[in-house]
Amino acid sequence: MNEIVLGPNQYGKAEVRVVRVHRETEVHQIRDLNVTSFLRGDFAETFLTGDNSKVLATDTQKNTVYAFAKKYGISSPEEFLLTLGRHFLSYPEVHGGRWLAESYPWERITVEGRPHEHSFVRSTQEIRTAAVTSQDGAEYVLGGFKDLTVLKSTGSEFTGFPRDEYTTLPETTDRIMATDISARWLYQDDAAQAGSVDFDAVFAQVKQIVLEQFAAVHSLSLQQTLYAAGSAVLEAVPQIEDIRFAMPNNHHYVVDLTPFGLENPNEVFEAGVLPYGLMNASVTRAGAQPKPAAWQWIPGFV
Ligand SMILES: O=c1[nH]c(=O)c2[nH]c(=O)[nH]c2[nH]1
Repeated sequence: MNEIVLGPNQYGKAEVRVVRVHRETEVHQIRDLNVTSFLRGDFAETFLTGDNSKVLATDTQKNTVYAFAKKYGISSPEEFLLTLGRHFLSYPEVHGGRWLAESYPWERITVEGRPHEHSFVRSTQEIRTAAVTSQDGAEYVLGGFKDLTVLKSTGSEFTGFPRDEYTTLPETTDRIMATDISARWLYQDDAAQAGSVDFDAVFAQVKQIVLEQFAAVHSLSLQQTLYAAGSAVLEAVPQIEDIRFAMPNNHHYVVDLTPFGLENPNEVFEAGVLPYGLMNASVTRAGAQPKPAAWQWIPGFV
């Protein structure tokens, strides 16, 4: 029998909900985050023997999130996580970690044509995401978003695929294409570390490019659309080195209306639920050094 050993591990506090109101002027700004903190390092003893002498309590990690929101404010999710992660790394037993955030978008309510100073409405469905990972002395910053739901009612086909004895799918040169786009992108190390990235601006730019590509590319497959979106992002944003997507194919089936004596030239669809196709790919710069540590254990991304 082989000896039993402790494998890779991390621990921390998941889903700390923090809302920061910046009220320096009458026009308040808000940031609404869901933060997760994981520490990695010299923590084997608590798993092996229950000796907690090196364990920074998950409750302390939670409190640090709230205290840092007060002390440093939240300028962008990425910067907030960088500040948090660098703080925890100052403890000798912490050798690395991962800090994650979801950021919920709020827009000002318009009153008599003017944006209100301190009243907001939750806007857009997609959720912005950020992740900072520290491992072996390196720091990796991922921007991203999840669940950006899009649909095009034509401009999509799927033909030319092989047919075997189990293939029933008809070829189509005109179909609905719909997906919930999730994307994560890795910043070049020097850009993220030098503080030279405007993370909010890059987020808005990437989202806009992805939406434009989805709309403008005449799609031969969802895979082709995915690659077109990723390569357009890399062409436009030099600070990004690798972008990864998860795109479900939210199928729409043309309903057979012939029993009712009706034609259906792509007008009435049944929105499918389960199962769905699922595309995962990374689009990267040739020759870039692979950085698995940036991605490992981020659910949904390969
Ligand atoms: O864009 C698509 N890619 C596929 O790989 C696939 N497979 C399938 O059944 N429909 C589709 N659509």
